[in-house]
Amino acid sequence: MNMKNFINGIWTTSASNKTTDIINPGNLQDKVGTFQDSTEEDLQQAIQSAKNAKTPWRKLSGATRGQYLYKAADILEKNADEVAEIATREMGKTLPETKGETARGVAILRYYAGEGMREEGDVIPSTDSDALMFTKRFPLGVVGVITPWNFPIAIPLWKTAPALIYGNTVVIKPASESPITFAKIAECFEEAGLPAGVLNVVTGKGSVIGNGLSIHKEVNGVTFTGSNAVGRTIGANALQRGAKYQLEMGGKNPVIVEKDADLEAAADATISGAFKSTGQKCTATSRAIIHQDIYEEVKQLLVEKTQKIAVGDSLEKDVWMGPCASKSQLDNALNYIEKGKEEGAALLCGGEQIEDSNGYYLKPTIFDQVDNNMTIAQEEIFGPVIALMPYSTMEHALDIANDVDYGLSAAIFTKNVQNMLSFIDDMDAGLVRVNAESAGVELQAPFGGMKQSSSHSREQGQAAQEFFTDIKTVFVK
Ligand SMILES: NC(=O)C1=CN([C@@H]2O[C@H](COP(=O)(O)OP(=O)(O)OC[C@H]3O[C@@H](n4cnc5c(N)ncnc54)[C@H](OP(=O)(O)O)[C@@H]3O)[C@@H](O)[C@H]2O)C=CC1
Ligand SMILES: O=C(O)CCC(=O)C(=O)O
Repeated sequence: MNMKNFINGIWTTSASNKTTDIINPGNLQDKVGTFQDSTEEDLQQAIQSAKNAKTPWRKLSGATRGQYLYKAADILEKNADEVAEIATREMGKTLPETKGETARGVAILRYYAGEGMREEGDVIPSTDSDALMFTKRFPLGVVGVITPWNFPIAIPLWKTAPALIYGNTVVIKPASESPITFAKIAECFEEAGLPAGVLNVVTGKGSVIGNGLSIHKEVNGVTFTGSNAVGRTIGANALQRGAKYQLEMGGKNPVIVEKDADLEAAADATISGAFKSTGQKCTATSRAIIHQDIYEEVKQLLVEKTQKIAVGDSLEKDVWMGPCASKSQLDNALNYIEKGKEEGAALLCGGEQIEDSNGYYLKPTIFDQVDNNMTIAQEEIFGPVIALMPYSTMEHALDIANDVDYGLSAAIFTKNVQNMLSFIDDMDAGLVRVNAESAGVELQAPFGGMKQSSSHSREQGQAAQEFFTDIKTVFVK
C-alpha cells in the first residue's frame, strides 16, 4: 500500500513529493509499502483542519460521538485479519499476537464509545445554600498523538479513542516502522463517517512531524509513548508553551521468584514476559531475581524452555518469536549483549543473530552472574534478553528490584501472603502483578509508571479522562 496522509477527511500526498519504503523486518524481500515523508507544511494543514473541526465535534453529545466509535469498532472487527497481517509485516510481531492486539483495539473502541454516556462531573455542596455548584469536564481542543511501533494498533487506539470521545480532535503521527497499520485503522473511522478534520494522520520523521506537534501553539495537548530521550524533549517543549502533556516511556521490569513459588509457572511467565514480541514491550521482563535456594533449578528450567522457542517468520504457523522490528533494534540488542559479556556476565544461551536468515532475527538470550551495577541490569534493552540475579531475603530482592531508574511494571511469584503484601507496598512500579507475568495491561485499568517511566500520569480506563479533559467548576445562583 502506498499510504497517504489523512488530512481533513482526504487522503493527501505530501508537499515534499517524497516517500519512504517500509520493509518487513522478518523478510527483507517483502516491501510492505511506502509512506509520505511529510513536511511542516503538511503538518500545518492537519493542525488547521483539526482546529476547524474542534467546535462542531465538541458540541455533539457524547452519545453521538460514541456512535462513531462503535461503528469504527465494528469495521475494525470485520477487517481484523487484514490489519493484523499488515502489522506483522510492518513490525515483525507474530500473527497470533497482532490478531490479539487487533481484538484489543476493537475492545478499546467499544469501551471508550460507552464513555460518551458516563458522568462528566460531580455535584459539590456549596457553602451558599441557595446555590448549585458542580464540575463539568471540557476537551483540551486539538491533541497531538505520537506513537511507537511496538503496539501499532493498541497504543494509537488507547490514545485516540479517549481523545475523541471526550470531544478533542486529533493529529496523529504514527511510528515510521508501522504507519500503514494505523492507515488501516484510520480507514475504519473514515468508513464510519467520522466528520472531516476530527482525525488527521501525518507520517514522516519524528524530528520533523513529532517535534512539530510538540512545539505547535495550536496543539493543546500532546500524548507520547516511546523512548525516554524523545519523551523528555516532547515534555519540555509542551511545558515551555503551557500545553498539557503525557509521556509513557521505558521500563526495566523485574520478576521475583520466591522459593515457595510454583516454579514451572514462574519460569513460563518469565519466558513469556521476556521474549513475547521479541522482548519489545515497555512492560517486558528483563530481570529475573531468583531466591538463592532455587536459583539453579529455575535457571535450568529457563534455559531448557528458551532452547525450545521457535524463532522465525512471524507469518508462519508455529513460530513463537519473530524478528526484531528493525536493524537498529537488532544492533541495539547486540550492543547490549556485547556489553554484558565485556562487563563479566555469563551467557547461558542465545546472544547472537540467527545467520542465513532473511531478517533481523536474534536468538533469545539469558545472562547469568549479573551484578546490579552492570549496564544490562540497568538500561532498557528492548530486545529478547534477560538477566538472572540471586537473592537471599525478600528485602534483598526488593532492594535489587528497586535499584533502577525505571518503575513501570513488576511481578512476583510466591504463595506467601506476607511476601505478596511487601511486594505490593514496597515495589516502586505503576503495575505490580502477583503470580502473573510483568506484561499484561488491561484496557479498563489505569496504566503508567513511577520514577523515569512516565510523566506520573496514567492512561487507559477512566484515568484517560484526567488527561484529555480540563475541569470547569460551575457556581449557579
Ligand atoms: N515505552 C515504549 O513502549 C517504547 C520504548 N521504546 C524505546 O525507544 C528505543 C528506540 O525506539 P524508537 O522507535 O526509536 O523510539 P522513539 O522514542 O524514537 O519513537 C517513538 C515515536 O516518537 C517519534 N519521534 C522520534 N523522534 C522524535 C522527536 N525528536 N520529536 C518528537 N517525536 C519523535 C517517532 O517517530 P519515528 O518513528 O518517525 O522516528 C515515533 O513516532 C527502543 O529501543 C526502546 O528502548 C521504543 C518504543 C516504545
Ligand atoms: O504490555 C502491554 O500490553 C502494553 C505495553 C506498552 O505499553 C508498551 O510496550 O509500550
